[in-house]
Amino acid sequence: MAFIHVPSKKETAAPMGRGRIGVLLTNLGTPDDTSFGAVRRYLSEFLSDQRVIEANPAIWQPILQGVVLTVRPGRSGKAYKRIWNEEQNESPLRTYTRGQAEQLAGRFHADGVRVSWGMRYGSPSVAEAATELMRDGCDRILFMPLYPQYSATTTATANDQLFRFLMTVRRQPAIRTLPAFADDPVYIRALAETLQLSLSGLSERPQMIVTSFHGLPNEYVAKGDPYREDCERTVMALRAALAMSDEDMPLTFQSRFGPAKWLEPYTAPFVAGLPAKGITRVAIITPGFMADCIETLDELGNELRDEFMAAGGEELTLVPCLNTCPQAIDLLEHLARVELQGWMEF
Ligand SMILES: C=CC1=C(C)c2cc3[nH]c(cc4nc(cc5[nH]c(cc1n2)c(C)c5CCC(=O)O)C(CCC(=O)O)=C4C)c(C)c3C=C
Ligand SMILES: [Fe+2]
Ligand SMILES: [Fe+2]
Repeated sequence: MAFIHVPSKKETAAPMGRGRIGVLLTNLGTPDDTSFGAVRRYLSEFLSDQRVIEANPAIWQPILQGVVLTVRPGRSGKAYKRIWNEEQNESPLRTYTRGQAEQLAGRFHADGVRVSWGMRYGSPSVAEAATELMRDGCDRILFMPLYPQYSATTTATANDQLFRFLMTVRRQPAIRTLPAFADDPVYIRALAETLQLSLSGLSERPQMIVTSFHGLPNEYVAKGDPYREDCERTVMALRAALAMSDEDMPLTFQSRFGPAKWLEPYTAPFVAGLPAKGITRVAIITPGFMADCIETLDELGNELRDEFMAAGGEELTLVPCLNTCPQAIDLLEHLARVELQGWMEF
């Protein structure tokens, strides 16, 4: 079940109308800690979203609440423990998303634009972040789901969550939502620069740079989700920026969930099969993730690395996501300023 904090109409209505602009960054969300209960709560909210699992809830909910949420939270909890940010006692996705918001706020300080952040699932919620902006006098909000490639399972459900909250509000702010930015030149340049920086520290250049995007059921694409096309646009633009071929920089999809067919080729068997073809030094870049998370740090950085080495691999370099690097903040500022045109003059 999705629980969102719903402020009373009085709470949100009072300070509006001061003509401020707010920017609200959002990403997927993450458990509050690595315990079975916290991971179960997070997965239950996430996997009950009908944008994510389209199966009939009358059939899916007994499976989810029965088998899936009995087995998966323990396994995922162990994976979260391996990548946990112990210093701040939170998951990396939360650390990086907050960092992105704080640094973006610095870029907009002189313009008087407020920046906040909230998660689609878990905390802080999108409703809490929007409430904070509205209390601060923002009557225009730019909502930025941090997904470079559009999918109904990510971008659309984030937008749904904001508008669901606004259904409870008497005096709504004006809203703009950030479109996907799969081949935005500033995004592609940020990816190319972080890749080159990561490779510059290696004694030998990898024989192949594998791109790995989060997967999606084939059925969703067949029904009209443009996600695969968006991933292809990103990879084509990145290859062009780096003068690389599709053999040097293949496109793969990771993180399959459940028994259905998902977008192919699947990253893990593809990469684990490379040493048998004489490719023992690879780098993996994950352009679909704006911040490192369990899917990049553990699934690729731990699990796939072990598989690759066991199959005869010599070196696997996992290129960090954009996270809070200067190029990431330049990108967020660029995307926001484009969308804010007409609301503020530059
Ligand atoms: C049907 C299931 C799933 C779909 C569809 C899906 C799409 C999708 N997800 C992301 C980004 C992230 N997913 C993350 C974690 C994650 N995703 C699924 C399932 C689906 N995702 C699960 C079950 C999990 C939890 C991981 C686990 O339990 O092992 C994350 C990381 C969150 C974190 O806390 O670190 C991200 C980010 C995209 C871009 C996407 C659409 C294509
Ligand atoms: Fe742009
Ligand atoms: Fe996912």
